[in-house]
Amino acid sequence: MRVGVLGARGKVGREVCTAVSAADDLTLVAQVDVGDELEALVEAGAQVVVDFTHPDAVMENLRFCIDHGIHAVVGTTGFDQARLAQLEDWLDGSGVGVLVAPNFSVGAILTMRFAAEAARYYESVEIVELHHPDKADAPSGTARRTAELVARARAEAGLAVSPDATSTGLPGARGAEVDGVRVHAVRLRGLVAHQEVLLGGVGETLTIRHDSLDRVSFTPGVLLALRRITAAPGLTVGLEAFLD
Ligand SMILES: NC(=O)C1=CN([C@@H]2O[C@H](COP(=O)(O)OP(=O)(O)OC[C@H]3O[C@@H](n4cnc5c(N)ncnc54)[C@H](OP(=O)(O)O)[C@@H]3O)[C@@H](O)[C@H]2O)C=CC1
Ligand SMILES: O=C(O)C1=N[C@H](C(=O)O)C[C@H](O)C1
Repeated sequence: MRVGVLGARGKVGREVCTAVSAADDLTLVAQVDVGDELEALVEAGAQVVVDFTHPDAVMENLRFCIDHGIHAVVGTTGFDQARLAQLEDWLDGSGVGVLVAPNFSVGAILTMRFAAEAARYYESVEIVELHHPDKADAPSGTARRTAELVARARAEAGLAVSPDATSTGLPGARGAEVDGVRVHAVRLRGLVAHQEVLLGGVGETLTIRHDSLDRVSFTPGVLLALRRITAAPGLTVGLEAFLD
């Protein structure tokens, strides 16, 4: 399969290029970054594109790919319901497959699954995500998705919002709210990508923590998605859809 990488000179894009080049069944045919033309993907005959660029750039990139019949595996964050609906509209009847995955590491996917499983048993839950300071978006795509999954599990279990008696405080001190779940974002030099889901009940707490210590943690998931996406037309959200 002929693969193009968008954001090829970026931190994750570089690792993806290395991993695709090393795979016997994949051929890296285009490496596109800022200043390069998207047409290079078509000229190189790319069948699938991997996008690790920027939340401000990803929608235009995907519009181009869909218009040119190129499947896409998307790691770039910044997706909300409106963006996903727009993608579904563009994809309708195109036969093209697009995967949008907030996180490609197996540990992060398991963290989300475990958090959703645990959510129904605890009165309180908050999420802390910790990343390198060069990150554009806050909270992280992974934290947003985790909060959505936790909120859905709590609603299905009939739980109310987590208790919080705060009546005075500085703006931001209690984090952002995603579907009623508090999410806190830390930016610190030295970090890569980390997340804690804190759950609390009477007399006990449970902490589910995941650490990506190196960006190679994302590449096996990207390769898996590349091998599956051509058989999955339309929009898929979350790599878990492709995991056994
Ligand atoms: N889903 C997942 O598992 C993961 C997702 N991410 C997400 O992926 C994205 C990229 O992360 P990261 O690699 O750390 O970021 P980087 O800034 O290191 O890399 C992004 C690269 O894309 C380039 N770029 C920006 N706009 C365009 C464009 N329009 N066309 C082509 N290239 C472009 C940037 O160029 P320049 O620097 O000149 O702007 C840069 O080289 C982020 O949204 C991040 O949150 C990150 C890790 C894992
Ligand atoms: O920007 C990053 O680095 C990461 N972004 C993704 C996110 O926003 O969830 C995935 C991972 O956390 C690394």
